[in-house]
Amino acid sequence: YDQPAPKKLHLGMFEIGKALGKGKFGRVYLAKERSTGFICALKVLHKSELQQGGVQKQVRREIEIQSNLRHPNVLRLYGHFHDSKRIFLILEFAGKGELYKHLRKEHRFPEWKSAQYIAQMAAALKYLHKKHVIHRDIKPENILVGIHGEIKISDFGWSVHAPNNRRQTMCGTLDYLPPEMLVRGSQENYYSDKVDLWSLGVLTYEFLVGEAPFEDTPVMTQRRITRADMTIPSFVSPEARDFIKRLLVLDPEKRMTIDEAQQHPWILKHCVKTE
Ligand SMILES: Nc1ncnc(NCCc2cnc(NC(=O)Nc3cccc(C(F)(F)F)c3)s2)c1Br
Repeated sequence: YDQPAPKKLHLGMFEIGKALGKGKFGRVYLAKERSTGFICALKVLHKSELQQGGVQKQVRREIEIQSNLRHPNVLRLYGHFHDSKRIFLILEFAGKGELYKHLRKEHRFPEWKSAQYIAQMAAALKYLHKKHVIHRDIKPENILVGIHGEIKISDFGWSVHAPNNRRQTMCGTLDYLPPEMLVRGSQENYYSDKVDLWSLGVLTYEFLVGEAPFEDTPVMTQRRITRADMTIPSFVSPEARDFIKRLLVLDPEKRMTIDEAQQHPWILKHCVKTE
């Protein structure tokens, strides 16, 4: 039985639609694969910009890591191809776009919606960590919303295979960085999948409050993170407060595990199990 030849991917096989968004390193377009009518999102990266940013190996790692991931709350990367100047990522199209735009518009999410989103994030992280993948860049800007309102972690540009003690120069917001990645020399910057749990705590806070817990000037943000110095407003329920406080723990080993997070009263209260 001769297998169908893997089709050579190239730009001509796609009909390009509207621009969906533009990131740091390039634009994303709605696209339709001509022969099948398959709808996807096409992210265009310019090789020159990646070289300038010194991130081309990170894109390669992203492609290698994400191509093997299959989970309803993880955005699919179906494949990639390149021409002389550009690299194209063929991505699952998320019908309701970028979560951070919904968050900015609504200012903050009600507790039931926040808990359902966080439960989906926890399911995705449990899947990633079982495959020894640490995302390392969990934040509203890297979460998309599917057509049925389900959320999908995306942009694995900063993900790595655990365990990892490689020093990475970070750029962009510090808000989501865990203390062990900020404190120099803490076991030579050894960190584990626990970094994603810290970020899950920051994400929960931002969903419920509408701003990040350590938001401040860059210097003050670093100081407040390394002291876990945050205040939770009184309108946040006691269960949600307890959930956040058990994740934003300085010592990674004392942070709540993914399983404990999924079994926490705040999650169980809002997420009726569909057995
Ligand atoms: N409605 C939508 N439906 C689907 N997608 C949408 N937007 C694209 C979301 C992304 C998914 N994956 C991405 N990956 C990267 O960007 N990778 C990347 C790029 C440059 C540098 C680097 C790095 F190497 F520097 F990290 C890593 S962007 C939208 Br809006």
